Amino acid sequence: MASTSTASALVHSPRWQQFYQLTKPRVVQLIVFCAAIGMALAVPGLPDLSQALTMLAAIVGIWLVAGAAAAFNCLIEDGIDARMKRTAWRATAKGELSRPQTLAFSALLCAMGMLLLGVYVNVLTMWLTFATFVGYAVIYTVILKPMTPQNIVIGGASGAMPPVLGWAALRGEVGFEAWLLCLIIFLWTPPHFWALALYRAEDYARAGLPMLPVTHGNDYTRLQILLYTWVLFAATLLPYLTGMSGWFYLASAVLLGLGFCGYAFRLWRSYSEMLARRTFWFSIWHLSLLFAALLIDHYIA
Ligand code: HEM
Ligand SMILES: CC(C)=CCC/C(C)=C/CC/C(C)=C/COP(=O)(O)OP(=O)(O)O
Repeated sequence: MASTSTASALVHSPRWQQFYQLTKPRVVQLIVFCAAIGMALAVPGLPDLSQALTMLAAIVGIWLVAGAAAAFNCLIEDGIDARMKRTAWRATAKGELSRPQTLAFSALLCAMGMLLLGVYVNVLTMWLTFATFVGYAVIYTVILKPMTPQNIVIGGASGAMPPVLGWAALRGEVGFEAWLLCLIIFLWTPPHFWALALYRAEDYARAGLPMLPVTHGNDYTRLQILLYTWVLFAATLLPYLTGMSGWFYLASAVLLGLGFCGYAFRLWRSYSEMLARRTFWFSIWHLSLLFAALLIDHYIA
């Protein structure tokens, strides 16, 4: 008995880490970053103390609910995750965390986040964040993902909500600027995900998920990535064209857009796994730096 528990102590990561990993920390960090930029852009100049406190509560609240949504996704997909190399290490896939434990964890995070948003931010942000939770955890994960290769296009709408949530937190309403940022993330999601799906196609086929490279093939997916990066490039110019942002943002958006389109073009012309991996990682830099540029531009204008 003693030797079994010693052996399992060597194999298992600490309990807190197993729970923490269910929240998909790195994805959620970028989601919260985009929400925080939405908050900063919603107020002219630097936030005052009361606005800064609202921002803090909103950041923690959105973080908690987004983490809850990610954990719920791991709960629903424990069987699928176990069949995919990329996700087989998750505690839910390995059976280290049971479904009731994961459900309780997700419900706790969601309830704490909702409470924080409802009490210290506003009711609109609380309900919009809950709708985003349902969009990802239920509509995308349960319904769309196993059903259609357009799963991430439609489901991407929930991943695109963070700037809207951020704006609502500070203003109590949602302006067109926030919807513009939402549109940018919405159009960014397909090339972001499909670049990864290209080199993970075997995983998805084994799991029986109808991702685009599995259902329509590698060539078609590369063409879609190319077309989406063009439309995304055009959409990223809108904050400048509508007077929301200035020259610094414009220069950044053009450079980042050329970079992303460049990767997509090279990938379309000839496929290699290395290039698909690089395109995926560039997508993350693209969105992170684009939103950082929006923030810098907001303060230097
Ligand atoms: C439906 C929409 C989306 C899908 C299907 C999707 C899918 C994925 C997948 C499968 C990964 C790989 C994770 C891994 O390495 O195991 C990933 C990574 C990542 N995604 Fe997304 N994503 C979506 C939306 C977003 C959004 C909205 C953001 C941020 C605003 C985001 C940020 C990231 C980041 C930062 C990573 C890297 C994680 C790491 O370092 O391990 N994704 N995404
Ligand atoms: C409340 C709020 C702001 C919610 C945000 C929702 C959210 C966490 C969106 C991120 C999208 C995401 C983690 C996709 C991963 O795809 P996947 O689930 O198909 O990836 P997997 O194969 O790694 O499980």
